[in-house]
Amino acid sequence: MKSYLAAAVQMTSVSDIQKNLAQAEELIDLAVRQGAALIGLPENFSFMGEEKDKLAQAEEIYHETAKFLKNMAQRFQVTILGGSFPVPVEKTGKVYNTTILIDPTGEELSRYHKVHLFDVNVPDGNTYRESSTVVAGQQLPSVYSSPQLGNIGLSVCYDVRFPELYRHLSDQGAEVMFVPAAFTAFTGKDHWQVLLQARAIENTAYIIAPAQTGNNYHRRYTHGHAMIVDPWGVILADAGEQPGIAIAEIKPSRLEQVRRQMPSLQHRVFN
Ligand SMILES: O=C(O)CNC(=O)[C@H](CS)NC(=O)CCC(=O)C(=O)O
Repeated sequence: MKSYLAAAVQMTSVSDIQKNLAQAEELIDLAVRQGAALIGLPENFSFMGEEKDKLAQAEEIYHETAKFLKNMAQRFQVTILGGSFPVPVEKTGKVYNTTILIDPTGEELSRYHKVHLFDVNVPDGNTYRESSTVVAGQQLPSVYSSPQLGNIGLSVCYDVRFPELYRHLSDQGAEVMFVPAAFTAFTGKDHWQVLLQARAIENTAYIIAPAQTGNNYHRRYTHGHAMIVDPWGVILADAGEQPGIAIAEIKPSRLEQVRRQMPSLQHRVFN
């Protein structure tokens, strides 16, 4: 592993695939021009809309998104985390909410289907039933070991509330953990940053958290604040509320320093 720049993309995806892919491309281009070698896109970056519209277009969203990610990685010669997108599940009429990691040759390195589904009545009056259209993944995410970029663990959005998933990733050696999200504006204002810092601190790992922001459709407002958190819990970059990127250096020396100064991973009793 060497030092490198990572970017977390922040965007406002809507119910128009081509519009979203164009916005994603612009922000990937921006990140590349600033020197990023690893770039993450948010949850549902290629489509945010009514659940029924997502299902109706699932095949198209899936194929367009997979093609786009491969294309971007190859054209810009970077490693890309395709935040998440729907992957049709045969015979169910539903989809997985899936994230994939792609290398600069366009090769898929790792794939994870979101395990924890957001079935929550948020106190602002909005109701989310992700399980009505999404099949929960049944497997814990794996960690991909990159000689250049370190050991990379995947997760998606609501997963961030389940620390056992990240403990599994750190048990597998994860040094950099992705949390692509579309956090609601209501929960995000109180929980988002705290949860990301907690996952970083307790696992002494970098967290890269791409995010949706603003008004995606109808009454769906997302929190923004895509960020990169270092292994001590320090926020290295925060994209605020407008579309853009959070970019910061991932340093093996910092990882080593924090793990030496705070060896909590070695002091576990219940494992
Ligand atoms: O709604 C869409 O169109 C796309 N899907 C999502 O945004 C997903 C599933 S509904 N959102 C979350 O998991 C938010 C979690 C969250 O906000 C929290 O844990 O507080």
